[in-house]
Amino acid sequence: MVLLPPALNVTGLSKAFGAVQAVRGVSLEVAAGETLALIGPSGCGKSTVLRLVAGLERPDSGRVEVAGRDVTARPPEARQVGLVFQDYALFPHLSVLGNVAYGPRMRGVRRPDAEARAREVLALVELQELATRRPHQLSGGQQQRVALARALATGSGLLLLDEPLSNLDEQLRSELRADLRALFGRVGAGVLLVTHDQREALSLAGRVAVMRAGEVVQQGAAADVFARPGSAWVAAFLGWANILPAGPGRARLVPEDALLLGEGEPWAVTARQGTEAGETVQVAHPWGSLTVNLSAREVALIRDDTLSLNVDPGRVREVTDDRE
Ligand SMILES: Nc1ncnc2c1ncn2[C@@H]1O[C@H](COP(=O)(O)OP(=O)(O)OP(=O)(O)O)[C@@H](O)[C@H]1O
Repeated sequence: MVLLPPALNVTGLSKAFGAVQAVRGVSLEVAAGETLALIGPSGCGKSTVLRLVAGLERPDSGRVEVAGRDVTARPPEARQVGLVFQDYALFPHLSVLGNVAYGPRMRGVRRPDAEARAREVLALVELQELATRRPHQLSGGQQQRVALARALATGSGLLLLDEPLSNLDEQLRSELRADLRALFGRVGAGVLLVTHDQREALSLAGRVAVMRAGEVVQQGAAADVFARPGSAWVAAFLGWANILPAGPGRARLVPEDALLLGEGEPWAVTARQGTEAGETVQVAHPWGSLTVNLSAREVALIRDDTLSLNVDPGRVREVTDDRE
């Protein structure tokens, strides 16, 4: 078996802008054919990591390897990475084909070969029919796919995507999410993706890395990180509703499936709010105030402003409470 080097290997990457330590000691690996999503709150350093990998910023320390080659000191054009940023930046005066063939042309590929390559990747994103159009004659989603095709045409084994779906409306986003996942599978490149949208991370990426204030605080298989946050801060960032105090510096993470409704002691319901599916209620449990999402049918379990429930201790995890 031939072992391919990882599409990307980043070690100990740090970058400050004046007094702001934007990235500190970040290490990441993206295997060929794998998608890693960088997630974290606004300003935590996600885009800076991407820009450092692309060569658009110089790190203060650390190392960037693309396909096993140390490119830390190389300019962007010598790194063999395909970039897709938020604002696609298509050339308005070039056709779709011209936009996609541009990269190979700039690297000295002859026009007929560059255009043949462009047609190939346009087929991959299912835009071959629109090859002669100009960017302003395309929908947002189509422009987005042209930007992707342009990155793919570089033939690089690593794609960097910064909020690739951010300019699109919700329906288009969910359509394109499915398209993109299939596309990533077909091209076999490593993908490093920055997003603030957790659903996007979960649906597009096999692995996620969570950043906080310039550092990666947790990384692993996407489903694992969402199901088992390593700390109270990560759980809160991922939208966990029930993070209860468990003594100084500790917190209990109570997942929804640990709440066994309609059994055990009745606890006071202190607040109720209607939702599309039923109600969200607050229950005064000895551990703290529990947020419980009830379906319309489960709402009937509330009697005299109380709700009986047991918490399955086997599904509850205790973690460090590192929230501010
Ligand atoms: N060129 C720059 N000059 C000065 N400060 C910068 C520069 N680029 C980024 N920063 C700062 O570095 C920090 C990290 O920014 P970065 O854009 O990487 O965060 P982000 O996680 O991508 O945020 P968002 O989700 O809002 O895009 C922020 O405090 C930002 O203000």
